[in-house]
Amino acid sequence: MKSLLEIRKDLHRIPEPGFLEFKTQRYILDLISTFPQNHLEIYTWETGIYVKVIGRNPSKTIAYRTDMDGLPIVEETGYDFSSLHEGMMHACGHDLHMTIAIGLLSHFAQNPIDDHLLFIFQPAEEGPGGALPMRESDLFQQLRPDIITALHIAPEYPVGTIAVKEGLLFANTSELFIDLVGKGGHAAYPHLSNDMVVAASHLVTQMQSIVSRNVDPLDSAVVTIGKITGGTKQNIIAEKARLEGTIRTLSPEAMDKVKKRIEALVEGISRGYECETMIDYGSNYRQVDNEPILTREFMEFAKQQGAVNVFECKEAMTGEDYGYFLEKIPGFMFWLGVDTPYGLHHSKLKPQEEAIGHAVDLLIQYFIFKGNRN
Ligand SMILES: CC(=O)N[C@@H](CCC[C@H](N)C(=O)O)C(=O)O
Repeated sequence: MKSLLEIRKDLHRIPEPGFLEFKTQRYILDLISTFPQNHLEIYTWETGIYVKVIGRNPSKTIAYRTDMDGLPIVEETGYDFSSLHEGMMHACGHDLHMTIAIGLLSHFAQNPIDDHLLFIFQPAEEGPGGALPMRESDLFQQLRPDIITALHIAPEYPVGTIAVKEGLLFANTSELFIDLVGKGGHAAYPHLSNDMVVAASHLVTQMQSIVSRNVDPLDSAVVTIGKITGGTKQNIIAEKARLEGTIRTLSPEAMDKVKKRIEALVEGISRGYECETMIDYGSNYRQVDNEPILTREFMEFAKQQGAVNVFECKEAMTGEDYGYFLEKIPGFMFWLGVDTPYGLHHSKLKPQEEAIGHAVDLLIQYFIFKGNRN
């Protein structure tokens, strides 16, 4: 087999959008086909993959889940293994998450433990969300693990750091798409038109008051508009505008409240600007809630194993559809430090690749600890 660093480079070159991870799926399946097959069961689901490593004397199944998709970002890392897919980049670490899964799988295909292990390669984490339909599939019911684990790279921590907490780790998320339709016209005759660039601009500004004025200061929420489109030319008044964003909260109740406020503001813009408005909440992710006992046990285990730096972190406003697996299966997610100055979703994100080895070594020991009976 190629080295894990080579595998990570190969995966980094081929980032694909959610549910279109065809090359990634093919690459991983080809790689797995070179592993000893006698303990493996391999299944595909959409562009995802399940690999079960049959245990020697199983009483339960322990899962590791990785996401697979890339992001629509023009890469600026300067890597000699930069993305070959124009306008797409692995800028959220999924190339590392997958490589770690392959490292673990390669080890356990040769050295099965007592319990079954299940490796879940899940598509579309960045959107529209592969975890929920995967979890609801018949195949998942058939393979259903008893414990589930996952990690996410953390640019801000030293390489190999394990940062985790019991309970809430990642926020509830909802995508947000708002379309505004007014009346286009000549730039010189604004009184005969109904300008959606102005309406959209006011709406973006008004929405800034939701977090500052409607959310309890002791709670937290985020309303980010990441993309605005509207109009066709500089001297034509825009008939249409579209805002695209995301909402983050620490509870489902706060999410409902923020959505109600957005709806009220959009309604106000609609009346005030005499335009049509449409709101679409796209895909919504459940918060990542770590099961306390397993999380604490993993933290203690990581410390005993001499992991570089193990500490309890705060919750983050990032989202993860892995929360849907944790809703039904006890388990946890943890942050893995990769020490790089640029954050997640940045075109210059360059995670330190030594983190891969730290994670593989620790998780091999953890799965042996959880899945062997003597
Ligand atoms: C870890 C991470 O960055 N996850 C994404 C999840 C995206 C959720 C959805 N598409 C949305 O934008 O609401 C994140 O942006 O936190």
